[in-house]
Amino acid sequence: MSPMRWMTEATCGNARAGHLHTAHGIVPTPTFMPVGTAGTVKAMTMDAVRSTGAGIVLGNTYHLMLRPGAERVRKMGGLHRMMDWSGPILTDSGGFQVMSLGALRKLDQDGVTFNSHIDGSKHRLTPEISTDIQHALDATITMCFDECPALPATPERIEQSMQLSMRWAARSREAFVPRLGYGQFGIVQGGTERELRERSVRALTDIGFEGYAIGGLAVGEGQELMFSTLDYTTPLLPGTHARYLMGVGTPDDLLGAVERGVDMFDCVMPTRAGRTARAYTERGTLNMRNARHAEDNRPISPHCDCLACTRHSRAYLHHLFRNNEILGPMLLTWHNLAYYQRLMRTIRAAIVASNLPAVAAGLRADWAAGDW
Ligand SMILES: Nc1ccc2nc(N)nc(O)c2c1
Ligand SMILES: [Zn+2]
Repeated sequence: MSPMRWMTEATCGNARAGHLHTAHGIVPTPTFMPVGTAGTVKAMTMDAVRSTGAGIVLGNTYHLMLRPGAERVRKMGGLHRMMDWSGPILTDSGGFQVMSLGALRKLDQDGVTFNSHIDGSKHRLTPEISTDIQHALDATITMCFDECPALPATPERIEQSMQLSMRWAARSREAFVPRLGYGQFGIVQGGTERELRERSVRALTDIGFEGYAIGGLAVGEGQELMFSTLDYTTPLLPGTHARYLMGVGTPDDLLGAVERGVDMFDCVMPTRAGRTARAYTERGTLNMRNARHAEDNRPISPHCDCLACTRHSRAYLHHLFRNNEILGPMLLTWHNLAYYQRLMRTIRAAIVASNLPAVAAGLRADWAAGDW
């Protein structure tokens, strides 16, 4: 097996269907990665995650280095063994989480010093430290250590941040230990500034990675700006490598980003919504706490094969959330992840059948049609 590679199966417009070949298995793309931040997909057993059809999950260096710590993960047999997940795992590199968690942090040219949001203890991340931790976690896909500027930010601040991230990308690549079936992804930065995005892509492709992520989006810029940034960024990336849009998104975001050439996604929306009584369906979202569900014996979705939809009713989910029963978030997280995976399979099949425009129009019409 060569180092990790992505192989095209079909294209439809700018959309691509393919397979990501890794040391931990082959993943059909486009693919949605359930977020398993601290070595668990919240409220889900990994059997439940497998039953949804997920192919790859995401973990976070920031959270795992703080608790339980890379050494304890190693003593538990590594992240795959600890989580009971034999498929590929992609780990984010930590810089974004330090910024987004608002942890007390000091950024310098060499890295970031921060206080843990858990116990206030002091820690440091650099491209080398982050890459070493991801190696210790046995991550299948290692992400470069980058800096994602908080918005709003001036073009000058975004340029300085992008340049720093590109220097850190080179150091991350230097620290990466190549292994058959493993890979490292560069992260394109540059905000919504076309010239900065172009320079960032060139810097990363000059270094060379097994895949390329588009970072610095889904940070409050809005869907229109996100899509317009993708319109000119994804075509610049090598067509032979996987493209991963970080932190995205709603079902409508996923469809629009696949249409613009993106292959991989991660987002906390389906799992966070599952814990806050919000159900994703083919007809939009439902608030299961709403009284209108109290005596509705229909499943959340008639198209879903998850436990919530095959064994229970909307009325039962309503009851569980109204009573703050733990089973509520469990069943609804399961349902939401099952919906996201079904959506990705529907989109993928449409690309293979060269039928994405018609299927996309149908998906958008159904989302707009409202509940059954
Ligand atoms: N929206 C996001 C989500 C996760 C990210 N992770 C990294 N490392 N960098 C970014 O720019 C991200 C953006
Ligand atoms: Zn369901």
